Amino acid sequence: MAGVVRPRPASDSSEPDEPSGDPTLPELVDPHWMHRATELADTGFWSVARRLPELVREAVSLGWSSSRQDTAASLGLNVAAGVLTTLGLLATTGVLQQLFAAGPTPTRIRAALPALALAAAAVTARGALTVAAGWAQARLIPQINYTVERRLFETTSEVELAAFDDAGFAEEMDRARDRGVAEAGSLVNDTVNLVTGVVGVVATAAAVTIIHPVLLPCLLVAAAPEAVTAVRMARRQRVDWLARITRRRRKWMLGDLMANRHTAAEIRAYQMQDFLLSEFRLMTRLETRAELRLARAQTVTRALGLSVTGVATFGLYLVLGGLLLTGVVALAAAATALLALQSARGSLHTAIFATNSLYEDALYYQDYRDFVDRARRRVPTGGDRPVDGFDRIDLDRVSLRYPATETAAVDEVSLSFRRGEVVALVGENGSGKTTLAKLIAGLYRPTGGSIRWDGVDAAELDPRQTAAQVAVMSQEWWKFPFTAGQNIRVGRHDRTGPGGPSVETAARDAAAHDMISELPFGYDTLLDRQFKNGQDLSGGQWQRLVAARGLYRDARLLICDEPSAALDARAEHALFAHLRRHPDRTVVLITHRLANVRHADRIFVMDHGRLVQSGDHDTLMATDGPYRELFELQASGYLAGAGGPTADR
Ligand SMILES: Nc1ncnc2c1ncn2[C@@H]1O[C@H](COP(=O)(O)OP(=O)(O)OP(=O)(O)O)[C@@H](O)[C@H]1O
Repeated sequence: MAGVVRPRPASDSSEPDEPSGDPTLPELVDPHWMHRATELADTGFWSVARRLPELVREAVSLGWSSSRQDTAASLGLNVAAGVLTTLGLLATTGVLQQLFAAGPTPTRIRAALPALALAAAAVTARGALTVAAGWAQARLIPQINYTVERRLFETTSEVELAAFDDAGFAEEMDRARDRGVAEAGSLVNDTVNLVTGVVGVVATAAAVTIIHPVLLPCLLVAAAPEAVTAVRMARRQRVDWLARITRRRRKWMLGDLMANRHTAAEIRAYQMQDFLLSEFRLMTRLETRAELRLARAQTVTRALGLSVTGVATFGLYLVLGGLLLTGVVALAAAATALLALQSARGSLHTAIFATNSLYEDALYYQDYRDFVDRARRRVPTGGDRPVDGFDRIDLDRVSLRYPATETAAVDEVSLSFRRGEVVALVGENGSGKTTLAKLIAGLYRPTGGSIRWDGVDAAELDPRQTAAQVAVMSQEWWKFPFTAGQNIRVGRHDRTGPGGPSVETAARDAAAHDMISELPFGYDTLLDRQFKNGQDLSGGQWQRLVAARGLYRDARLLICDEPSAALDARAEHALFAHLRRHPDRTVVLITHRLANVRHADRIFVMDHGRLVQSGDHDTLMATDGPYRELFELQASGYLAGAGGPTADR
């Protein structure tokens, strides 16, 4: 439920009053990634640990598919470094044994030298291997990111348009893009860290066991409290973050409103600054309080953990002392055990943090995988019959029902048109014109009936070749962040030789050339203000550019969906004069300005998804029906005199 807006006075104080009551903004819905975050908070450490082999397998196969060499190096070099850790500890015992032996000091030092050299070599080699492993890991991650992004965009750009009408699909795509892609690199990174940590622990345990088996349980018991503390702190942080996420999102949202070019004018015009700042202050105060609460709890856990760790370490000293006194272990072995404890603690830490993050990475990566699998199933396959233009297109009882809608947007429409004709689709808002045009363009497949190109069902035609015959000037164009020239050229970016109009000719035909020439860098002007020297255009200027792109495509079938809605009268006149002039090209025109369809060869009138009238202008005007009604209504607006609708105002 939306709350009541209660603006508070702004204050300069850095220590504002205690927050009173709830924030005034309405409740937020959970973001799409929330289901994973909740799942994560509800899963215990051991449940996560049990899934580790499967997660590691997943990460290794992902790394392997991106770069075998760097995956093998990242893992292999870390394992080798672990072997050297064992060797280094064993060599250290050798050094200590010689130093603690009886005899004069120079003799003991001389005797210790070979083991010392071995320990130094092991430490150096281990360092070199760790650096090399880090280098391989650093090379691997960008390659993985590239692989998963490439897979994602290869699929999303090929998927059938209808998939985007599916609410679930769009949401899954956002989820895969937002987190899935980013987490793929982390999945592998954390796996390598986990392997590094586990190898470190195993290497230390192996060294200790070789020195004396009784030392291993002592080591494990001494390292355990710190491990438990690390797990508890990591999970508490995660759960706390989750509990605060809604408030943090509100804060981000408010911050975004206050530092954004698009909102700047409205915020000033309505003097909303104080209101937004007071909301922001409230969120910040609550957030700071929550952060302090967490910090307090974490400090207590850490203090307890450190105390228990201290007791455990003291216990280890006692046990080692006892073992020394009873002669079970030698002094050198006991000293090495203490060194091993330090090394094991570090490795255990790495392994525990990697395990926690690995599980989280895997959940989001799974979203990505599920989405890509699902999207691949929605890439249209189509037929393989070649297409090179058409003489005639027939629609036979064509219907389309959008997902989760009760009625068909296009309902059993049958019509035909020929090469070189200009046909118009007219009708009231929501009558199905755009949907029908998208069906004709092949952007949607009919859910009923068929569309035939020269007698061949469009489903049997090669979809790429069919698409190459069509140009669409959409009513909802996108402002591509390219130069003016590129914005036109992308209409047929792969054109190599001559044939088809030049960029400038297309721009002239769409009444865009003069406007582009007046831009600071002409056709090279970047049309996005996010870039240096970028410019923006007015709605009508953009529409001219979109028209130029459609004309540059030079397709046999040109679909113009409200191509002049934002154009001024002169530009509209120029565009329509051009659209009528090409006998070899079929134009499907949708417009509410019926004066522009007077010269169409055929006019199809739609109403609630059905085709209710067809014929040329004169025929339709001679018939009592919706076309004549709409035309006369519109024409009356242009007629001077007291009887026109405008005169009443
Ligand atoms: N992607 C979609 N998902 C669900 N319903 C849709 C979708 N697009 C359009 N519709 C619905 O289909 C019907 C026909 O829409 P369409 O855009 O084809 O009408 P139109 O005649 O082009 O309208 P306008 O003149 O306003 O552009 C409308 O009821 C609309 O709400």
